[in-house]
Amino acid sequence: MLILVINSGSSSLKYQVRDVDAGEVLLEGLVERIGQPDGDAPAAVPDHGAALEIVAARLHEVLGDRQVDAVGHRVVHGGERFAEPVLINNEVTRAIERLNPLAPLHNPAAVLGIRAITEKWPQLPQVAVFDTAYHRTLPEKAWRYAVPDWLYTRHGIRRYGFHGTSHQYVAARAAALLGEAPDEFNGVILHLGNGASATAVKGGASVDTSMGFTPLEGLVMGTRSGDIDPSILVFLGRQGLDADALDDLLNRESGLLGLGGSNDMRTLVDAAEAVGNDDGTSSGADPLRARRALEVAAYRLAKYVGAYHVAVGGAQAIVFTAGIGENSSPFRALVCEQLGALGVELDPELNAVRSKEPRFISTEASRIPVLVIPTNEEQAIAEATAEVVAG
Ligand SMILES: Nc1ncnc2c1ncn2[C@@H]1O[C@H](COP(=O)(O)OP(=O)(O)O)[C@@H](O)[C@H]1O
Ligand SMILES: CC(=O)OP(=O)(O)O
Ligand SMILES: [Mg+2]
Repeated sequence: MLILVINSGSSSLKYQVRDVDAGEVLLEGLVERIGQPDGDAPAAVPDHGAALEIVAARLHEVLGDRQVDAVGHRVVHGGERFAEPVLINNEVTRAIERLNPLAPLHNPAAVLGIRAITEKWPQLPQVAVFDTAYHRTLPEKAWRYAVPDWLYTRHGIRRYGFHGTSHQYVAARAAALLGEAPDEFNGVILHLGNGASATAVKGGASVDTSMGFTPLEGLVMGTRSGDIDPSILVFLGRQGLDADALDDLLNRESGLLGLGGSNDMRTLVDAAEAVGNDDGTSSGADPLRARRALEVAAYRLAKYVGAYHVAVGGAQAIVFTAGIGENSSPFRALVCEQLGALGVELDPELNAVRSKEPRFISTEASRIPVLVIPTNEEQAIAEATAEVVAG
């Protein structure tokens, strides 16, 4: 079965065509700068409909007259309703649209992508695969906030958790690498991309996760603050900042960018290495600010690992994944340095290996093995889509 996988971002659209039976990727690509004017010239790709025309042309070029059988969409927020991937109809699209305010960086783009495909290929089955679905197993003590009940009953304010497709995929592969049955695996999964989250996995299921009502809570991310004292918002509100300004501040101007002047881990690591150089020069970011950003992010992450080691009743593994987790050996080292109390010991040579394969990066003496497992959300979405379409 041929599946087109669509991961819509606010200004980009990532796509892949996968042959699920053969496990092959037939084509993949990225349309960027959707709706963004180029200087004085209008945007080359004005909207998601135009982006889809580009995808359709590539599909025709590579597949000829072969048609895809279905489309699978990554949808970040599925609220309380969607615990599984679902076949999309107009009612489902409207339900996803109603969740837009809860994932303002992500859900609106998914809705645009779904509607653009419905318009172009009305007969093609489309499936939504939700980031929140894997976390529907959270126990109430983990998803409840300590606030009056009406916040939940009237507004659905609770912890949902995100990146679930990735956490689930990576947990299953970590179990396989340890020779453990997937539903007996206990571990801590660290998905560190532009958005970042940690998940406590017990018996193969998510029992706690660092993102909350929206993808803002928890770890220090590329441009998001993660955990802060909520009174900071009250204070700033009284200073006259409105809701949009607070949203921009915490979702787009904070995190590694706000602390260190860049949301790219490579830039920060390069800059931090220049601390103490005689000439003090570095490629971009200020060395001292870069170092501080890395320390705050790594310390926050190490605290979550300790907490989730407790939540799962003793982790069998600590697993790094996604852009930073898979590629940044210096950041992994900075985190693991702080886990000595758990008996964690990184092997510097294994940590330095560059590879696309699942692997161990800890010493044999490490009391908890540390793994790097490359994630593959597209493969997981394609497989889930094929399963839904096949009934
Ligand atoms: N070779 C690398 N070394 C260190 N960090 C990297 C490397 N490649 C990518 N990254 C980091 O990964 C992040 C993006 O991760 P990714 O999982 O692709 O995020 P997203 O899916 O949220 O866009 C970038 O911000 C960058 O800092
Ligand atoms: C949910 C989320 O934060 O996704 P991403 O990391 O792709 O921004
Ligand atoms: Mg991602």
